[in-house]
Amino acid sequence: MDSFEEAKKMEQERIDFILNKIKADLIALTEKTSTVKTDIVSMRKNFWEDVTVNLDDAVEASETAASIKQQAEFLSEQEHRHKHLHRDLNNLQRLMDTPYFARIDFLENGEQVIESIYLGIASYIDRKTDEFLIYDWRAPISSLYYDYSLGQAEFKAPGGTVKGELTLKRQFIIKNAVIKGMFDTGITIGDELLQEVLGNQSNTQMKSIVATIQQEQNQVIRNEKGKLLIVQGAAGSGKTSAALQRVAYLLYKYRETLEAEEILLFSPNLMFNSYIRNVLPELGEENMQQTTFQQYLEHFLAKDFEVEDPFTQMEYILTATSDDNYDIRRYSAKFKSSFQYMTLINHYLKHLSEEGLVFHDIIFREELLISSEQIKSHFYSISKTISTPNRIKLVTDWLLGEIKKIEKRERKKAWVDEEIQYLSKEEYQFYYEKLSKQKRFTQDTFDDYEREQEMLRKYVVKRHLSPVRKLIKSQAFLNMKKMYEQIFELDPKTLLGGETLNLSMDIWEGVSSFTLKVLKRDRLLYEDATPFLYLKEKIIGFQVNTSVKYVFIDEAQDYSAFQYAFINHLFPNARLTILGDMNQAIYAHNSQSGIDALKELFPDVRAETIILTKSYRSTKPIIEFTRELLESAKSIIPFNRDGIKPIVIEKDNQEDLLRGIIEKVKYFQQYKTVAIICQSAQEAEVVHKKLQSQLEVQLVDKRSNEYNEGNVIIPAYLAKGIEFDVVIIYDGSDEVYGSEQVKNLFYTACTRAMHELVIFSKGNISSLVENVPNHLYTKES
Ligand SMILES: Nc1ncnc2c1ncn2[C@@H]1O[C@H](COP(=O)(O)OP(=O)(O)OP(=O)(O)O)[C@@H](O)[C@H]1O
Repeated sequence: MDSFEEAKKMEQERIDFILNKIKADLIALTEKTSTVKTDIVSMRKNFWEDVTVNLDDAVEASETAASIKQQAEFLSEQEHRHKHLHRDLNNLQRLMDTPYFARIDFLENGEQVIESIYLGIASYIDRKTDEFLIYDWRAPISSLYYDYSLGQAEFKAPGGTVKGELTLKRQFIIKNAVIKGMFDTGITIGDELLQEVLGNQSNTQMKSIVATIQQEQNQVIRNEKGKLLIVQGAAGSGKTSAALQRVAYLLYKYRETLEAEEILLFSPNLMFNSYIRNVLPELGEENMQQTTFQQYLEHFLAKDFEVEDPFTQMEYILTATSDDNYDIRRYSAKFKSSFQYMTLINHYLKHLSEEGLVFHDIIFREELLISSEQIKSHFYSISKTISTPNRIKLVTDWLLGEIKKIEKRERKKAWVDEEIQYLSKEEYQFYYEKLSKQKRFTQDTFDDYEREQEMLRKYVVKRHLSPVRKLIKSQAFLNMKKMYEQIFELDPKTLLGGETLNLSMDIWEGVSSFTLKVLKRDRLLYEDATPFLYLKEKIIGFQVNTSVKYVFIDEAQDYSAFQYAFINHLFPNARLTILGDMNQAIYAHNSQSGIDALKELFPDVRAETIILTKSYRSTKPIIEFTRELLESAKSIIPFNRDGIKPIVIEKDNQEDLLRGIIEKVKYFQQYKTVAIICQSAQEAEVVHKKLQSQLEVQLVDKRSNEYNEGNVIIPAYLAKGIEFDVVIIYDGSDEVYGSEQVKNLFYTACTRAMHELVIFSKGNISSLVENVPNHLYTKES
């Protein structure tokens, strides 16, 4: 047996040794977990038996409350304990299958003995000797594996930097506790393992990458320098992967103080959420919260408006080219996402602090209670030195005071008598109970008819006025729609305070009348939704969520300056990690991406930027091809994984095109996922109709929330963030992908391919492909 085989045998013996220990621990832990679970079930069942309930007087009631609280706390402690035990149990089960994926040997300066460190998804300690048999990949010492080749190395431990020499770096592929592969490697993270991982077929669930995290990705994962981390990386460079492993890292590092629900990830669409949902559980962690920006918009605005989603906007831009408003709409989308529009709104806000706020009349039973003019003059009577949101708060208090006076007046009115007469049995019962309660505290006699009537009047008026109070408290007395409309009725030059408007006056007027028309129908275009919200929150004060500590934004190039400003206000305590790729900026506000505006938006914040230039998703021939599609993508470095060159097939008509596609899809059936990527949802629907009788194929639309195996037809903008074994571009002709506006969309679609890329075209292929050197692809007829 050679020395390598000898070493492998010893490693296997170590695994067997550890496995026995884990098995024993597993039995003990299962028992413990089950006992705690039984305790919790019994506590829940007997909750009320274990507390003494006595509400006879205030002292007894407060003792009862304390007793309930104590019991609830005890239960919650046990539940928390159970959660942790359950997690440990899961981790042990996982370690049974794959105890670790790497070993490093480290000789610390000044020490004589080389320490062998084994890295797995969780730490495992020998209970008898307290020796670390496995180190969690997130432990400080584990960073040696990701950051260094053999030779001098160091890591930051809690007590300071530890220096020494790395003398061995070994990787394992272990399945069912048996070594399937073992590589000793000199360079940072060996190619063999990465080759093996990347060569596998796609999965409908993204996988964790802890065994093969690359050095530059590790910088993203462990970065803790500032409040704002910006990651700009090529398609397939591992931005999403790095983000998810970073979440796992943070949950480990701050495990005493950070919970998964205090981390929030903004993702591009619902299907993406399903695609990534297994990564953290695979790493033994709970998932963070996931949302889309649209969900936030709807939460805040759907009560008053029909809010357009980004996909509908995108679809319009892609397909409605013959619509009369098309050009204006494009200008509208672009301008309203720009920094200048934010400046304009900020000026407008200043203007509103002096004049121009619009309010609704406050009406009750079809009678004017307080007119909008009265509210306005009250607002402007308050000193300008107080901020607008605080002035609005003062107005709110004043209005509530006025309502109190009105309430007293109303009680005497005839409608109240009528209401009392027509009270239903249930309502009467409801008031009766309330009155009885009052009787107890005031010692009054309930049979005093006059008093009963008076109380009933009071309650009836209060109940009827309650919606008015609610409206006032929620500041719905502000006419936000009108105030947003005013932006398009005022002179933009005045609003910009001298700054030159980036649109010609003609276009501005077109945009204005178009916007006003849409608003009239209570519709908010996607490009108006966030500016509207921004304006509103600046007037009434931002609603804040202080519990979120980390916010991650994936596909960050798709967010506008407004969206960043909004997110920043909404989560004042959060650190932001922003991951994007300008080459994949596909929305209407393309060139005015919020990423550019970020540093202006956060002038006081230290921002760290990390650039990821190496791309891992696709084979080398695919990356060499796709990087030629855009000038700005040329510097991307492909990971060296072999494959066949992309294929370009031009057809004269649609029948031939469809026939060709069917043939290819059938040819690629050994793969798990084959995507026919269309430019728009409109095109995808047509293609689906044509193909569904001849192929087993599923249509993906914006409502799809699962990523399934098999053949799919999908619009390019919904394929963002995900990947397929095979990508077939349905029609990459110049007619479809010829314009400047869709070149990023085409690039995004092509970069979804892991192993095979085929571009069909009805007629001449896009000039983007024409620009790629011929030797980088194969032309088939
Ligand atoms: N270090 C790594 N080890 C193994 N696989 C990796 C590594 N880095 C990236 N990958 C794989 O490369 C693919 C692309 O990664 P990911 O989706 O995270 O990239 P991305 O930068 O978010 O891509 P895009 O912007 O194109 O959506 C995934 O399959 C991922 O598992």
